[in-house]
Amino acid sequence: MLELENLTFGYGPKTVGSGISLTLPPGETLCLLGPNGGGKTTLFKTMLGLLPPLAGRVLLDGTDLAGLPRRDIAQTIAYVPQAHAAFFPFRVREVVVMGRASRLSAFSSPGPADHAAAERALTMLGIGHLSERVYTEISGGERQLALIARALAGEPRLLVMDEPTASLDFGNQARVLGQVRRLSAHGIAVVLSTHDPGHAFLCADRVALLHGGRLAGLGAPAETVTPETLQLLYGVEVAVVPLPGEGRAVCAPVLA
Ligand SMILES: Nc1ncnc2c1ncn2[C@@H]1O[C@H](COP(=O)(O)OP(=O)(O)OP(=O)(O)O)[C@@H](O)[C@H]1O
Repeated sequence: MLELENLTFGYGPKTVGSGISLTLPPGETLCLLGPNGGGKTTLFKTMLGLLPPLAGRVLLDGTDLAGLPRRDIAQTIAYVPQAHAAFFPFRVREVVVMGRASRLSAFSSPGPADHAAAERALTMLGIGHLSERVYTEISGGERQLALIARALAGEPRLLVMDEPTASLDFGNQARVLGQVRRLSAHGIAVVLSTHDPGHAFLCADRVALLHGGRLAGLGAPAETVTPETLQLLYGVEVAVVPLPGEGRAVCAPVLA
């Protein structure tokens, strides 16, 4: 459904990455790994049509994103930002219904169908009990789940998530990754970035490695996340320890 075709991305004259080609089918979870400043967020902005490609194309269902109305893109692709800050004391239910914005006509208010979609998203994320809580008064982990629910309320076919587990405790990381896993059962494709390569084993079908602005690897986690590739990406020695079961492993840095 999403195709990056020999993509060069960056800001105006500044190239951040180039030569990126990949195809994301429906229901697949792709995990993007790369060092700080490696270009993950910039690539996401380009995939969302918020930054124009410097060269190459982003295709959504075979159509160049550049030629698609913003509203069509927003109905198909939802973005889940990091849940760092919360400024406005909306109820969680109200935050989630905001995910319907791309499906409302100008000046109209959310109707029963929009509230029902928000309700479904809250239930899917297992946070129905937070519905009436004030968004600024829930934890970071709960906020992250609420932001995923907001994205899902818009009934997208692709979710782009920028470090959805950043600043979450261990339990909430597992809950968020578990939810990501379940989305593919609903046919929703996910692209997410993380700074923990072990997360790729937990939730991803494929991993893309971004190094020096290039794709340094693309494939199944067990083949792509290795001590060699992690050394290349992060410049430190990393042990990748297989766990019993199918293709699972944990990653831990080896301290000198
Ligand atoms: N608005 C901007 N204008 C110009 N350069 C930018 C802008 N935002 C980021 N950059 C630069 O683009 C490069 C890639 O940044 P980006 O935020 O995409 O990396 P990242 O992989 O998401 O990093 P992190 O893991 O630290 O969040 C960096 O060199 C950064 O300084």
